[in-house]
Amino acid sequence: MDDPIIKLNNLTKYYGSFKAVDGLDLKIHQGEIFGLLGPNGAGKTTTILMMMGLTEPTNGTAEVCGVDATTNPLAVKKYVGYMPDSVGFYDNMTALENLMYIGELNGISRSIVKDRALSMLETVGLTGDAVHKRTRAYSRGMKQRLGLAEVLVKDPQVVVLDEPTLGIDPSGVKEFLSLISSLSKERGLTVLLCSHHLHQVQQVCDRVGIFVKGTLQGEGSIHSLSRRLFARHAHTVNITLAKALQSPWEDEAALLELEKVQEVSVNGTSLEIASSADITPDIVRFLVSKDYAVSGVQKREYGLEEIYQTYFEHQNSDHNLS
Ligand SMILES: Nc1ncnc2c1ncn2[C@@H]1O[C@H](COP(=O)(O)OP(=O)(O)OP(=O)(O)O)[C@@H](O)[C@H]1O
Repeated sequence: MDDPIIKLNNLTKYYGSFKAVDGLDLKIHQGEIFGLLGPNGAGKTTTILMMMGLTEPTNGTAEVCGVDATTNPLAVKKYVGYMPDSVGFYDNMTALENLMYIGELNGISRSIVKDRALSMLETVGLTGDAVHKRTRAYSRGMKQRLGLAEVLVKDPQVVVLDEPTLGIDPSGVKEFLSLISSLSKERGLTVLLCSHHLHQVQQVCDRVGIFVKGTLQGEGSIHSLSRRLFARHAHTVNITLAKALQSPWEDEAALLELEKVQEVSVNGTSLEIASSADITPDIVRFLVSKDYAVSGVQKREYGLEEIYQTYFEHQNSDHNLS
């Protein structure tokens, strides 16, 4: 595999005697969308600041595009674009003027800055009247798009987005996420997405890292984290019956005797069965053979919400799951 575009090695930061980031090791490859998750104060921002050379690590190294962020912060600045959760513009300038101004500040020559700015506005879906509208009249969603254009106009290889969808309506969120996805696919852009919106992260990220108390508690694709954490109950199926079951349920012991069934829980018309392999057809056959009317069958997937909760609960009990 190619060299990672971001390489964090034993990255550690103390503020006084407080350890905000604790020996972080992480590799992110070009074109990946990586989700940084964690409760408030977990150390995400401090990690990003170190990665961008904006604060010095107490120990360890942060390399971006092969450049050490601590010893060469100016070079790293060229490769990384950062979009904070709240983006600000010159209110009485138009979107195009704002973007051209930022472009020039970043050393883009006058002869090409207008074309570059227009092309970025088009990329983020700001066209027609929006181009020449003063940004004071921009909605939150439009501002986020312009914020992304501002980051892209510098032609970065890595973009860091901090809560980019905060305050945007659901259809705007969907459009913004698909924009991020296509930028990563089409341009090989590497994206670090910090967000507390787990279902959004789940939709768009190739991998996620879960930060708790300055350490990376878990890292991987949602599928691999889910397998690792919920291996004991790799397969869970929820069955809905037409009629509620009595408690205790007379056929529970027989169902538990089916090969690979591990746990059965009964709640009115609902049956939840955990098993070490996918034996949904056997379970349905069993129920039908006993004359139960099955009205619904749903395999349960463990998503990011469950993964996050599991790590978070372990943080509170101070156990490490990795
Ligand atoms: N300049 C600083 N001086 C002292 N402590 C700091 C400083 N910056 C951050 N901290 C502390 O370091 C810890 C990690 O903070 P950080 O901002 O990195 O967390 P975060 O995961 O980004 O949180 P959030 O989700 O709230 O943005 C927190 O306990 C915070 O109070």
